[in-house]
Amino acid sequence: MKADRLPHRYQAFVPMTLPDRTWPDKTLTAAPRWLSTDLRDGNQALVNPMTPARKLAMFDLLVDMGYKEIEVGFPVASQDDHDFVRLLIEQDRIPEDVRISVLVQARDELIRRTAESLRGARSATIHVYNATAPLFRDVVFGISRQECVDLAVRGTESMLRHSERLLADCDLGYQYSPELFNETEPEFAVEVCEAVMDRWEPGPGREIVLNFPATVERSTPNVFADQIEWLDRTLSRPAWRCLSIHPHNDRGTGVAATELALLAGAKRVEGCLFGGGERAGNVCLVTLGLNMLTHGVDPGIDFSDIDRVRRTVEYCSELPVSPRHPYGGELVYTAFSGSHQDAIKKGFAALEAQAAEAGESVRDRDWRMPYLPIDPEDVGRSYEAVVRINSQSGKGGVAYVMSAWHGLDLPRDLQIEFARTVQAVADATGAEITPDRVGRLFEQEYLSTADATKPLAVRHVPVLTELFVDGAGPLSADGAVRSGELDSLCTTLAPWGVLVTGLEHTGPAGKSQDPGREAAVYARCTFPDGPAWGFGRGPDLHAAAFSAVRAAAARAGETSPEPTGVPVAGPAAAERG
Ligand SMILES: CC(=O)SCCNC(=O)CCNC(=O)[C@H](O)C(C)(C)COP(=O)(O)OP(=O)(O)OC[C@H]1O[C@@H](n2cnc3c(N)ncnc32)[C@H](O)[C@@H]1OP(=O)(O)O
Ligand SMILES: CC(C)C(=O)C(=O)O
Ligand SMILES: [Mg+2]
Repeated sequence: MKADRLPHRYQAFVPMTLPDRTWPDKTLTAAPRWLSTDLRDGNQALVNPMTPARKLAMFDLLVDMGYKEIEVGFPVASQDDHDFVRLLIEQDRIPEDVRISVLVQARDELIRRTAESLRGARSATIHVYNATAPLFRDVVFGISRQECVDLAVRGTESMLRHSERLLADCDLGYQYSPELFNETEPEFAVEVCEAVMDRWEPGPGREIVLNFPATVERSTPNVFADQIEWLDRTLSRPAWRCLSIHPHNDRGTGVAATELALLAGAKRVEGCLFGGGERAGNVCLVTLGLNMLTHGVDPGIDFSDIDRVRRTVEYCSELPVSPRHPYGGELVYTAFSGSHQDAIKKGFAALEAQAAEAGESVRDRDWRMPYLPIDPEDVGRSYEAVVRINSQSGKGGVAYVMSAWHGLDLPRDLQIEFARTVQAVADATGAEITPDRVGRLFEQEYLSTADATKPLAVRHVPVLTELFVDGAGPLSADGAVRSGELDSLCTTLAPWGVLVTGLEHTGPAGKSQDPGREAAVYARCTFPDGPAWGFGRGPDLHAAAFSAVRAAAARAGETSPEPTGVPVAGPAAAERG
């Protein structure tokens, strides 16, 4: 059926009216309480629920990252779920500052078995839920509003009764969720929650977590925020209840909905790493946390090894994380396209220059980088993959790869020229050109393969017009030519048959030469048929310069075993002379 004939099957979500909403003028200044439900909502949505080993890997990761509230399962769902809770308790694997929680339906027998599964726990939260939305009251449960309230209250009473008997020594918390809250009439959601609170009697030292799930995300994020602001204004006992949210991502706006709901008064967020969970997932805790960090707000969670987080999530869920997933995807710090690469390269250069001027390390400077909202090193990524080369790339990218991977800072004109070579290969292959291949292409094109000790045999005198010493070598440490060095180079090159004219140093300023490093030189020579670049390496500047001239001559088609009109020259000849 054509898409334009389908809309009549769907109804717009009817938003609540809240003209005096205040959340749009607020900003996020502090992290909420986080609860990871990877081991529950995440696990229940997997093709293959996690094995005990995978559960443990996930639990250890969450603890290491700093999550203090972890929903570890639905103990009555399966033997594995039950046994995992027992393992955590019996093997004393739960750090003292971490509170585990477990989910259960509002059914007496299930709540009894759930409480039993927690025996011996130092602290824990039992989380009871029942659906409150009209569709579920009508279709799934076949109950009236009052029966729905009664179900929640009975669940709370069961929880009190069984925990008093089975968990007397446990620092026990209680959490209640009106499932499908976002689709529930707001005043009815409040009615149910008030009835639950009347039974639990929250007060000093006796918090209740009221958790409001957008079980299936239905509305735009602003509507969810209005719902939360209204709830926070309306619910009683604000000092003893924690207003928690549990957003799903069915419309792809789970993160936005969560952020606006936090502005609107939510104090706690439930989600999964990399958005695991039912259907399109729970809200992604990685995105939320790092969104905060990039606004200068400490999420209180350690994301410094994002690849460990991703690998562990992939191992535990047996599902891949998208290479485009914010902050953790394989490709999110990589630019393939030319203008992005150019901007990033300039951004790094500016950052390094500012740091050098301030006498600071780059990592002490504010992060202001084109196209990269976060410093990859802050999440444990290196800069190497920031730029990758394919047919969309430009000279900035090629120059970046040559610098970052091969330690060679090409002069601008050479960047432009070499980028064309790389582009031609990329166009011909239609594939990525790896950094190794870029390096090999450069050497094939610009490095002389001739025996460096042999004299230079050319048809015409090479006129050396540009010399670039990689890393600002001895010709210049400050951007200005040191005449003594230039004179000495001319003296060396002249007997080799190289004419040096109008030479300008083009190396970067401000770098000092590494004395242990071999010299690397880019030379541009003019011949009767036109100019050519060459690249040379050598134990010292003179040898490298000579090698670069030789390479330029070869590229210009000037080398000849029988030179005409030019003295045979080279290191060997110089030594003889
Ligand atoms: C939005 C969410 O993520 S909610 C959490 C969902 N997670 C899971 O369901 C995973 C774990 N669940 C399970 O393993 C099973 O559902 C069990 C073990 C809890 C229950 O198993 P069973 O009783 O065999 O099956 P089932 O879940 O189909 O039971 C449904 C019955 O419980 C009722 N029910 C469902 N949810 C609730 C609830 N929250 N509170 C009270 N009763 C409920 C249904 O109305 C239905 O009643 P009926 O049989 O009288 O029609
Ligand atoms: C049980 C609740 C919190 C849930 O997972 C949901 O409604 O999505
Ligand atoms: Mg859920």
